[in-house]
Amino acid sequence: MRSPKDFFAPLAVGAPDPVREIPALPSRMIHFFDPGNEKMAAKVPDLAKKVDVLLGNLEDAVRADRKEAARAGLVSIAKANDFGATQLWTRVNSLDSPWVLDDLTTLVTEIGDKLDVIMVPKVEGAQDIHYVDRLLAQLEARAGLRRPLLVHAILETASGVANVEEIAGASPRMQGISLGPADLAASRRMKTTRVGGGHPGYLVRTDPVGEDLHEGRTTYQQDLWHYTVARMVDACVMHGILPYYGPFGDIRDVVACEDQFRNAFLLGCVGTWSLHPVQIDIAKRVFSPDPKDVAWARRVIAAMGDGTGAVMIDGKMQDDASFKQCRVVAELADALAERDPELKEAYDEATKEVQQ
Ligand SMILES: CC(C)(COP(=O)(O)OP(=O)(O)OC[C@H]1O[C@@H](n2cnc3c(N)ncnc32)[C@H](O)[C@@H]1OP(=O)(O)O)[C@@H](O)C(=O)NCCC(=O)NCCSC(=O)C[C@H](O)C(=O)O
Ligand SMILES: [Mg+2]
Repeated sequence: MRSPKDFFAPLAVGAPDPVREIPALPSRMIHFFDPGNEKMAAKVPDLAKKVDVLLGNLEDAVRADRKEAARAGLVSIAKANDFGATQLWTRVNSLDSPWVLDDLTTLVTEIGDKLDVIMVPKVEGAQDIHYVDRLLAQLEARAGLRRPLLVHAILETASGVANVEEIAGASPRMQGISLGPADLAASRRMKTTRVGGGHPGYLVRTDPVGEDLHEGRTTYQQDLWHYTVARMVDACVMHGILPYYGPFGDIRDVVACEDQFRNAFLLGCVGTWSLHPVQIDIAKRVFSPDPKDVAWARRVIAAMGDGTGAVMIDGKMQDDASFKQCRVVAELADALAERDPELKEAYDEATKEVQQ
């Protein structure tokens, strides 16, 4: 284990100093595209204006015989475009695959100055992050990079979940963790065949009302991902990094997609993945706090002064703890409003209304 004293020393001579704090940049949607797919690649300059994060995916969903085309495509896209405030991420192939070494070597040396975050799939424990950490430092030194690349782990194996706290704290490069429900379901031997979302068979039922065990008993579908998302959020917060939901594979079902995203938002996630352009606006809507909630949060903060004591607002008790919750909402709203003038107007308008 590294000594805490050495945690912020570069892991290779000539590599940049590790960051001491993960920047809380807007990342409501991490938009996945296949850089080797010409139709998708053509949409990148436009998409860059709409999303917080663009992610060139090299792993699952890219056919084995298209891996090299995807990698080369990402290099040309990154070189040809200026993404402004939009972050550029990549998802490399898994650490046990024949492609990952070339993915990392090529991307860091060719476009390391354009990339912000490298998403690593199927992380099993801290040892996987340690491997990537050292290799990135060596490659950064070779490429002469002045800013360290950050690492994002996907939580998609049973051992990854069992080790999530050590993964979150394995390196100062750790930026965040996403849930990978499809691989996680397979790893756990869950009996589902979907990419994220719920399942009608996973339910609880009210007690019987009489002799007939079928009559008058309401069922409620439960969230298959509640435990894992909540555990992931705690591990991330404990280590000062950011938690995300992951993919929702039923592209047509925009309603259930919004529900799944909102559950994750309410539980503490800062964003999600968008797999298709139709999911971008859903993620934006869900992961930007509602103007009414922002107005309420600002009102509580104003009424609470230094944040101690208790006051009543519209019949509801507010104290130090509700003040802190309101600060989370208000600070997120301020950060998003800085980037999004429409959102700023909506927040300021709603705030004015409650002040009148
Ligand atoms: C899911 C898709 C295969 C659907 O594609 P398609 O059938 O082409 O959809 P449409 O006809 O509705 O597309 C309309 C146009 O939009 C373009 N398009 C589609 N998706 C994207 C995109 N993500 N980015 C940019 N542009 C996109 C199409 O090319 C059409 O263009 P045009 O013909 O010019 O109008 C497809 O959406 C897709 O492949 N999405 C990404 C899938 C992906 O990345 N999957 C991996 C992440 S999920 C995962 O890995 C599981 C996870 O790890 C876990 O374990 O849980
Ligand atoms: Mg996966």
